[in-house]
Amino acid sequence: MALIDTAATMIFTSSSSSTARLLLFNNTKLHKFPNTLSNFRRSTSLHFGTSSPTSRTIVTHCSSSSASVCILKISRGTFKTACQGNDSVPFINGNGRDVESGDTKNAESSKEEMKNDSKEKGEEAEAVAVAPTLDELKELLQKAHKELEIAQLNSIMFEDKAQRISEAAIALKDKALNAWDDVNSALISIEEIVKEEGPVKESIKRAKMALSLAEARHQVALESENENLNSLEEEEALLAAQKDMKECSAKLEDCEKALIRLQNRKDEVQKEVVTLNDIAEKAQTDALKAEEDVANIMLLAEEAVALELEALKRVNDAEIVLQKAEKVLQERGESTSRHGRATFSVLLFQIGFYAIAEALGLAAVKALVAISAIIAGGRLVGMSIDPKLLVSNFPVIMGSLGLLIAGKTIMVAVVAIQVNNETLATVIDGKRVAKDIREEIAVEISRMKEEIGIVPGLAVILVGDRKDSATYVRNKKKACDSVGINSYEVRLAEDSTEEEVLNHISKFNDDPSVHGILVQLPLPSHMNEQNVLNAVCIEKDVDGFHPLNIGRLAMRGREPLFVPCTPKGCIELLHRYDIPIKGKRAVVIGRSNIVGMPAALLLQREDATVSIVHSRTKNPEEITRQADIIISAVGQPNMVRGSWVKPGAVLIDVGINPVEDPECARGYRLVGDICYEEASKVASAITPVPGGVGPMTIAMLLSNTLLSAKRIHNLR
Ligand SMILES: Nc1nc(=O)c2c([nH]1)NC[C@@H]1CN(c3ccc(C(=O)N[C@@H](CCC(=O)O)C(=O)O)cc3)C=[N+]21
Repeated sequence: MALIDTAATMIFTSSSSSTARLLLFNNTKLHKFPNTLSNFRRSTSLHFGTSSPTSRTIVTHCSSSSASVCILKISRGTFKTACQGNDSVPFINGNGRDVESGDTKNAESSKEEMKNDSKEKGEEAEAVAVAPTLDELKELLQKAHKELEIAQLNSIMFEDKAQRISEAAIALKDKALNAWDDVNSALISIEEIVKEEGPVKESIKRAKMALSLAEARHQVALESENENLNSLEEEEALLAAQKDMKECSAKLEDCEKALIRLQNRKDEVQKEVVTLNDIAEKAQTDALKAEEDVANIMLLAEEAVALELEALKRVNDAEIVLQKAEKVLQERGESTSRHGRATFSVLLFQIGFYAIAEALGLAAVKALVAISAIIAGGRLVGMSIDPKLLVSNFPVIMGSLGLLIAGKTIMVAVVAIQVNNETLATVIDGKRVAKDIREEIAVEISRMKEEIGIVPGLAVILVGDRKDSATYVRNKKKACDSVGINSYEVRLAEDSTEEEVLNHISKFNDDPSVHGILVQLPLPSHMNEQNVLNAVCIEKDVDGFHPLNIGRLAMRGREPLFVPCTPKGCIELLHRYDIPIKGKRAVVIGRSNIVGMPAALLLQREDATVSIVHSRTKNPEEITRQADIIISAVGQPNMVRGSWVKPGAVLIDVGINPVEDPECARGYRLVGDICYEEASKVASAITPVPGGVGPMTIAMLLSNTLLSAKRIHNLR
C-alpha cells in the first residue's frame, strides 16, 4: 500500500490574491508534464526555478524522489516601477519653446536606444501572443467545470469518510466504556471477596480458640485420670474433651480451607482486573485516537466542502466572464487583430478574468493541499477502519493529481499573462510601420517614373544652424533618397531676412520639379512664421500648415489638400494596428497648430469624441483617464503618468524630450510626454519614444510629397 506510506507535505507561502505578478516559471518543461502520477512524481525532482536574478523572483522548487514530499514555495516578486517622472531634469537645449507649441524637441538618435527599443519589441510580441483567446477562455471554463466535478467527488468522499470514522469512533468509545465496566465489576467482586474473608477469618480465630479450650479440657481430663483411676466421670470427660478437640480441629480445617478458597479467588479476580484494566486502557486510547481522527476528518470534510463551493463560484464567475467577453467581442468584432488581442486582454483584466484565472491557479495549489489531506485522511482511515476505502478512492486522488497538473498549466498561463501585464501594452512600432510605408511609397514612385517619367521632388528650407533642425533635415533627405524622391535643400544663415526665405519659397512654388515645400520650424524669432507659411503655395504645402489646409481640415464636407504629417502619422499608426477610433473617447493633450489641434480635428473626422487638454485645463488627469485614445503633444517629459491612463487605453506619444542621462553617449536620452514605465502597464497599446511617432512624421512627409506629385500630374 504505497500510498499509505506516502506522506505528502506541502508548504505554501503566498501573499493572498492581489494580482501578484508573482509567479515566473521560466522552465518550459512545466508545460510538458502529462497528467500521470509517475510523471508528477518525476516532475517533483525537476527544478522549475527562476532564471532571472533580478526583480521578478519566484522560486518554485519541488524536490525529493520516491516519497512525494513536495515543497512549493512561492514568494512575491518585486517589480521595478522606476519612472523618470516629473522630477526628471529636462535637457535644456536653448530651444525655449512653449510647452504647447507641440513642436517636439529633438536630439540626435542613439543607436543604443534603438537597440534597447528593438529588444523591448521582441518581448512585447511574445507577451501579446499569450493574451488568451475566447477558445482558451472556454477551455478554462471547462477546466473549472472539471475541477468542480472533482471537488464534488472529493467532498462526497470526505463526507463518507467522516461518517465512517465517526461511527468507528463511537464504537471504540463504547468498547472502552464496557471494558471499564468490566474492570469495575471485577474490583467489586474483589471487594466482596475481601468482605467474605472477614467472617471466615473470625471463624478460624474462634475455631482456634475452641480448639485450644478443648485441648485444655483434654489435658485436665488426662491429668485427673492419672490421679483418680477409672473414675467413670473422668473417663467421660476425657472422651468429651477428645471429641471436642476433634470437632474443633475439623472446624478449623474447614475454615482455613474456606479462607484459602477465598484468597485464591481474590488472586484470580485481581489478575483479571489487571487484564481488564489493560483492555480498558487500550480501548480508551483507541477511542481517544478515533475522536482525534473524527476531528481531523471533519476539518478535511469542511475543507473539501469549501473547495467545492469555491469551485462552484469559479465556474459561475468563469461563465459570467465568458458571456461578457463573448458579448463584447461580438460588438467589437476585433478578436483577431494584434491590437484586438491586447484589448481583449485588457478587457479580460477589467471583467475579472485574471482574478479567476489566478484563482484557478491557486485552486491547483489548493488541490495539492487537498490531495495531501486525502492521503493523510487515507492514513487515518487505513489505520482506524478500512484501508480498502483509500484504494477505492484512488481514482479521485488521481483525478486531483491530473487536475493539479492541469492547474499548474493554467498557472503558467496566468503567469505568462502576469508577466505580460508588466508591459501589457502592445508596442506600436512606428519605426517598423514607417519602413513599411517607405517601401510602399518606393513602389509607387518607381511606377510613376515608369508611367509618366516624373519623379516627385521635395524642397526643404532650413534657416539657422540649430543642431536638431539640421539633423531632421538630414534625416528627411535620407528618407527621400530611400524612396526615390528628389530632394532640394536650401540652407540660410540665422540672420537671413524673411524676404530671402519668401524668395526661395516663391522660386520653389514656380518650380515644376518641386512637388512639396517644407520650411523647417522653428524659424528664427525675427521672422514671422505666419507670413512664411502663408507663402507656400497650397498645392505644395506638404506640411499641411497652410491656414487653408487647416481650415478645410476643420470643416465637415471639405477636404484639405494635405494633412499635417505628425497627426497624420498618429492616425496612420492607429489604422495600421487595427485600433478602432469610431465612437471612442479621445483626448489630445496640447493644442499646437502643428500637432494638437490638427490631431483633434483628425480624430473628430474619424468619429471619435474628442477632448483637448491644455495648460489651463483644471483636471487634466481626470479627463485623460476617460480616454480610450490619448495623443499627447506637449513636450513635457513623463508628464502623463500611469494614473492618468484608463486600463486598456491606446497611447500615442508625440513628445520627443531630451532628458539628461550621463549613461548615454550624448549625455541625454529621449523620452516622451508619457511615462512609459507606468503607462505601458495600464494601456493596451503605446508608442515608444524614440521609434514611435517620429519616424512616422517623416514617412507621412514622403507620402504627402508623393500625393502632391500625383495630383499635380493627374495620376490616379
Ligand atoms: N516644417 C516642419 N515640419 C516638421 O515635421 C517638423 C518641423 N518643421 N520641425 C521639427 C519637427 C520635429 N519633427 C520630427 C521628425 C522626425 C523625428 C524622428 O524621427 N525622431 C526619431 C528620433 C530621432 C532622434 O533620435 O533624434 C524617433 O522619434 O524615433 C522627430 C521629430 C518634425 N518636425
